[in-house]
Amino acid sequence: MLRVLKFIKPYRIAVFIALALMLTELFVELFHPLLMAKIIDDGILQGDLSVVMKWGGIMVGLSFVAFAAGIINSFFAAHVSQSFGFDIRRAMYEKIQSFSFANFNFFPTSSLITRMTNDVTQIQNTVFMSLRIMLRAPLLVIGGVIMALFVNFRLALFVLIAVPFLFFFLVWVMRKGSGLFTAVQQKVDGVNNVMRENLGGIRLIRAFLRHDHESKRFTKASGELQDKTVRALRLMEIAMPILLLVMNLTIIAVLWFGNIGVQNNNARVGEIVAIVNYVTRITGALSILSFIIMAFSRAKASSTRLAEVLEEEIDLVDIEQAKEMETVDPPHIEFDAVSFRYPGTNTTVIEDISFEVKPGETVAILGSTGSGKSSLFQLLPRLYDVDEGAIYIDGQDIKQLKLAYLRRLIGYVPQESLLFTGTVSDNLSWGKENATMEEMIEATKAAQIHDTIERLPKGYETRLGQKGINLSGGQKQRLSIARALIRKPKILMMDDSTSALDLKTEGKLLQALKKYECTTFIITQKVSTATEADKILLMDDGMLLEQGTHESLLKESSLYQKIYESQFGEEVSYAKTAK
Ligand SMILES: Nc1ncnc2c1ncn2[C@@H]1O[C@H](COP(=O)(O)OP(=O)(O)OP(=O)(O)O)[C@@H](O)[C@H]1O
Repeated sequence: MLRVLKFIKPYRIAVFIALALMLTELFVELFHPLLMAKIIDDGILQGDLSVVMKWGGIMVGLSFVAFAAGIINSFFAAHVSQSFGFDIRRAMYEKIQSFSFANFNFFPTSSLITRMTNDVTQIQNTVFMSLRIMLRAPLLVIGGVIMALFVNFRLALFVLIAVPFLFFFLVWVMRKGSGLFTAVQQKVDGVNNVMRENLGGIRLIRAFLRHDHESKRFTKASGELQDKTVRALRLMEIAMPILLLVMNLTIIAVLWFGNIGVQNNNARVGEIVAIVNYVTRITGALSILSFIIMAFSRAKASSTRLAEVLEEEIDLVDIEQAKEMETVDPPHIEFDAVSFRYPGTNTTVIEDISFEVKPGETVAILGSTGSGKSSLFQLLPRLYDVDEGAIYIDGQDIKQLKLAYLRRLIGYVPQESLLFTGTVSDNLSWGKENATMEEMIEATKAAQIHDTIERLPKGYETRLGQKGINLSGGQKQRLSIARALIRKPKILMMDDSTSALDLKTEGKLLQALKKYECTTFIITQKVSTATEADKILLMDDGMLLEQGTHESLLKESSLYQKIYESQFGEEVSYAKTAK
């Protein structure tokens, strides 16, 4: 918990003021029964109205002071807890942004979302409550016992026995509760996960009539959350009746022995009223304490989950002497005996691959599904690090380069075109901040999407995604190509990004790309796309089987001939004889 509570440090002055105000409230609360005893014993029982008026007036005055202190305390408590929550969320966000994909493997997306929202809220609420009432409750208990002893030592002995017993009982409850609440937060992750998948795949669910199946999955996750929460709360709920039972027995004992005391002249009526009043206040404070203990058990579980993210070691960072280079021209790229396994797995998905790409060349990577094409792609922007071998840009090992510099060189078009909620121009300027209209149009014209955008209701200002227009698969692909081109990248990487385009549009696109001065990598399943490239890499099962130009492969590679034949049928024999 301390690991997370350090975020409160910048607000220590506000914390101090809040605590001082809380102590003012506490002071008034502790003095009230004492004043009451004085009014009863010296005023009412003696028939002296002036005593009643005097001490009654002081009581009312102090109540106003406590009231004002309470309101100002709430203000500071809210300020501190909200600012504290804001800072933790920001720190979590920054940390998650720096995660490598290996780090992401340990934290499912839904769990990260729960931690950023639900867990932070738990701690935020606990901080608010701490500043408002937490210290007040235990201090009221301790102060109440001391004051009761001061009023009538003998009668207060019952309180002195009951309170420590209840205190240790509540500590035991907290210990047990903490483990249960960790399980509750895990179940919240589970519900979030099902809901995320469900909303993301809603079209698929309807098309496959999987509503009942999904509904069962949701009911199961939600039921597990209910079950764990009920178990945790049950523990908390037994605490309250036990607390009330013990305190009521204490009150009965005080009244019983107080009565005997009054008859023997060992106690006064006002003292008994004051002690009963203290016991009632202590009971209230203890019940608040059990509530706080519940909140603390939750906050403890949540803070551990936050600390896990904040303290996660990032395994893909700049080395100490990481460099930037002068890159004016498209770079020369070399893969040298590269092998790679996904973190936490034993299967080699890229095995001993070597090839070179000259500056400005276009390379097509062709291979069956699952052959490792996308995995190979992710190694160049260092989304993952190679396990063996090295990748060089203009002769420089990419591990020696600053990550930010390396990634700035690259325009990446992923296999699934992901657009963000916002306008078309928002999505384009996501590739290059402050891009001008001319730059946008240049990129969209090259990506063959300009005319389509012009035809949208509000052109470049049309909203996409939720509450906006949904583009077709091919339109999305072209827009995400434009988003990469707008950066004027030195290295362009397209992961099967033309799969949804018809041959004519694709041809125009590939032609337009030639104007861009960059070294280009294109993953494709289509031979027609590969023929446009300067070099073709043929991959299978993580290995590079062949490499060469379209002509040389058609002549020498039986595998390439087979792929060519499967896509172009009879034309292959023509192609062979033509050579
Ligand atoms: N994040 C991951 N963790 C573990 N294994 C993975 C991961 N992503 C892919 N793989 C495995 O790596 C292998 C290569 O996958 P990859 O996505 O690189 O193939 P691909 O050639 O791009 O396929 P496709 O043409 O279908 O996109 C597959 O066996 C796949 O199961």
